[in-house]
Amino acid sequence: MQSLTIPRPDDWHLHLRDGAMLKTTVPASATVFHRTVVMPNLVPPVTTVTAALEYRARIMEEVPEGVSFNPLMALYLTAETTPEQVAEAAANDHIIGFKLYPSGATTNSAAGVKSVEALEPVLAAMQEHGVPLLVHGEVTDSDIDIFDRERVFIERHLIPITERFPNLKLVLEHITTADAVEFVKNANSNVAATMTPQHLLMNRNDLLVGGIRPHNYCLPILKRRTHQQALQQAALSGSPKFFLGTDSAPHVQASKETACGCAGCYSAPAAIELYAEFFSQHNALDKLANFASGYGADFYQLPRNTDTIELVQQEWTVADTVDTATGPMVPYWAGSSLQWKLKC
Ligand SMILES: NC(=O)N[C@@H](CC(=O)O)C(=O)O
Ligand SMILES: [Zn+2]
Ligand SMILES: [Zn+2]
Repeated sequence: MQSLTIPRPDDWHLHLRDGAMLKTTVPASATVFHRTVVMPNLVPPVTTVTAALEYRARIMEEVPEGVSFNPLMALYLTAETTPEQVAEAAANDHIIGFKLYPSGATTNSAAGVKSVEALEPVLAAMQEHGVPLLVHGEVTDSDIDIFDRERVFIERHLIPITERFPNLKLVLEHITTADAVEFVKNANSNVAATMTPQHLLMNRNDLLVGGIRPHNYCLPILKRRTHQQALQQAALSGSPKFFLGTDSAPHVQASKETACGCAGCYSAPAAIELYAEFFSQHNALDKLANFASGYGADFYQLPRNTDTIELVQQEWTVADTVDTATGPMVPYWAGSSLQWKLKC
């Protein structure tokens, strides 16, 4: 049996939610990944260091015994965020950075930012203290086509931010377009991007052809195949600017399979195997280790993990549903097969 050993991976973009859902989401990620960036889009959003540390404590209660898991908390940037809060975040090892959600762009983003320009003093403080800015990069103007929203956000906001704050560490999260790849490649080494399994493995045909597939619906929305190919080439290039961030985003089945379904793919139950599937499809499994376990830590100036995980070449099928305290969930890739499996 073929096997592949890589350093333990980290997930640089993850939604765990809160309350009883943590009983499902925390073990699913903690048994695979050592560190994860925990996104703050709860209701109400996690805007302060105190709230983030309380949330982190609730997460730690659900970590299975003997498992070493280090959730790194992102704070939710709002119009009320102050430079003092940036300094406070910088001083706390459990806080990784601030997350910019344009108001209305995605799940639980209503409290997000309405004017990126008004953030100048906060961005200046982040640059000064070395606190990374994590970005959901989509404009929200109703007259901008959903497939263009990432490109317009880059042109309108990200290029000006990187020009104004060249030393600000910036992660463009869950990139979906050739425009995002170009932006990240052309920017200096303070700019990087996370990539999800769904945006590497799928394009909008997988969402819309032969029936609408709500479990492939996430934001930013899957784009046309040429954009998918640009993402694939970036991941396969071995550039340290592109690394793993699943954006695993659980929503119960009833909230996905409905007339107005929620955005988000719950990929955690097969996360590392999905990336292995992508790299193996392109005969590039040798690129998995740095993408999953190296470049993200390097970018955040954290040590690489020293323990390892083993994947074995063995076909298996992702479960149709996962039971949770609030109802069943349909994981991403449900009922479909994968060629590599994490050895437990
Ligand atoms: N990606 C998604 O489609 N959904 C995420 C939010 C986000 O990361 O934009 C969620 O929290 O459900
Ligand atoms: Zn997002
Ligand atoms: Zn997300």
